[in-house]
Amino acid sequence: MLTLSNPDLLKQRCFIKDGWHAAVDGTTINVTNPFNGEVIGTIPSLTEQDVNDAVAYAHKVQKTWAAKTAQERAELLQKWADLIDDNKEDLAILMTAEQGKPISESRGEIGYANSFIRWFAEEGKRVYGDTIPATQANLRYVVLKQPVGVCAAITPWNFPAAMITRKAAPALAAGCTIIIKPATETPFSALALGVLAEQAGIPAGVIQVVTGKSSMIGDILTGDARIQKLSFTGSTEVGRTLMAQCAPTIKKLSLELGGNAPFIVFDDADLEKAADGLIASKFRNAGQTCVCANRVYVQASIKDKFLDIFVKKVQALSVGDGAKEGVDIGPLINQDGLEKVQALLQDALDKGATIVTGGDKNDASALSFNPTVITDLNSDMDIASEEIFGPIASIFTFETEEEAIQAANDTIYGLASYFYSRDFARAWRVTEGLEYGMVGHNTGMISTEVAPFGGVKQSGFGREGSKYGIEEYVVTKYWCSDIS
Ligand SMILES: NC(=O)C1=CN([C@@H]2O[C@H](COP(=O)(O)OP(=O)(O)OC[C@H]3O[C@@H](n4cnc5c(N)ncnc54)[C@H](OP(=O)(O)O)[C@@H]3O)[C@@H](O)[C@H]2O)C=CC1
Ligand SMILES: O=C(O)CCCC(=O)O
Repeated sequence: MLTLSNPDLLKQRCFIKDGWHAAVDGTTINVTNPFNGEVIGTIPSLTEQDVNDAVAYAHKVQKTWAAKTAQERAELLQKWADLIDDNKEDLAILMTAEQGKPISESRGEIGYANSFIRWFAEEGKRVYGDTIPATQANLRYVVLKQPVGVCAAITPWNFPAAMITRKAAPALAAGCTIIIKPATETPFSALALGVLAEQAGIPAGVIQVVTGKSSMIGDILTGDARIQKLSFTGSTEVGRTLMAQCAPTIKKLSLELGGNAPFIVFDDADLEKAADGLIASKFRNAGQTCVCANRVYVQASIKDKFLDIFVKKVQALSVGDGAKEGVDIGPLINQDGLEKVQALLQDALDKGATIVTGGDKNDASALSFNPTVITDLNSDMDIASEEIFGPIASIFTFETEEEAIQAANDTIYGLASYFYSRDFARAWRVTEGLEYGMVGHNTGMISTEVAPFGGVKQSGFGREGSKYGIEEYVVTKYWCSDIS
């Protein structure tokens, strides 16, 4: 039973049109706690009519929202952020209940989510245009930046709040309206953010949250020509489908898709620091992040020493109910997630891998898996090419810098990458050689609202956060004026 200081935050209606609505046909979906399987509540399974109405509403109010000054929009966004701060503990409790992550991580995520709102509230005031020296005396060239229009966001379950605000805040700051479809596993965090947006005075229809059958909602959000932009975070497979669906209406797109992050430890690294960085990168959210270290490459000469340090730290991690203080690793999100982890491990074992620690389920719950370290790996194993999305650290070895870079780049993905080295010249060579959108050097934690988050290759395109993040929600208009 979920106990919140502010029970209004658990909304079992969608935030559409002028307020809170059930599906017109009354259909609902249960949302369960992945740790104990208990039903937390229900959400509407909206009909096509409901979703079409939401699109019409977002379209209707967009021009009025865009007509506000950036300062006015910023004040509303800052009020929203203040309310999120006021309700931080409840939002964290709600997140852990529906997602399973440790409560300390949920608290951290609420702070992280809010940092995007505060950042973009200010960044909206700096959407500068340009003047360009003309090529004729009678002409003037001006570049205007305008909101892209009505936007849609489809978000995953691994960061139920931050993936919403990372898209909604720049959209709203730029003068766009947005319709958000959160993951069906974790809709309550998104709906609670809607409650607080409404309380902050953000006008009806500027931000809407729809829930229900993803393919139907996706069809409408990608197919409707009134929607000018889609931002998606999730699997590469679904990203490909959505990109194709957006083609007929030529939408602006941001895709933040799967990753297969290499984590390289060179022989000149501070091994204690590298082991801490790997724990942080690998086991955050039970390994269910797109920037989690997926393949660890350790230089052969230091493998045993590094493993000694790292494995002790792994064995100290506690698995359990994320709602309990002190738990490091909560359950996996669902049965599919658990089976994927088990299948990847089994494939590696069948092909010769060795378990150093873990490798089995944990009794804490049906979806709990022990933090695991495996060695004796090769590139033929599925675990080398697929996103694990679970608490398994796969340790590969390498001899030379060139070999490490080549192995790290041998993937269709290109989101986050990490390496540890104290050699300055090597740091430049490796950073330039890694085919990734983000590189962490001597750190396993790279995410912040002030820096551009995003990938290359089949990890997608577009950047979130930072001054680049708002560019995704504006279009450039060139004005050529003859003043003669
Ligand atoms: N880049 C990242 O951060 C993430 C990567 N992943 C990767 O994907 C794997 C599978 O996870 P999964 O949850 O299935 O990820 P998905 O890509 O299926 O889900 C992400 C979001 O897309 C929605 N969605 C799914 N299918 C469609 C569709 N046809 N049209 C519109 N929206 C759709 C989902 O809705 P609904 O919840 O209703 O299905 C959810 O909101 C993970 O194991 C991991 O490897 C997963 C999540 C995040
Ligand atoms: O895993 C993801 O989908 C988002 C990455 C979280 C982060 O911002 O670090």
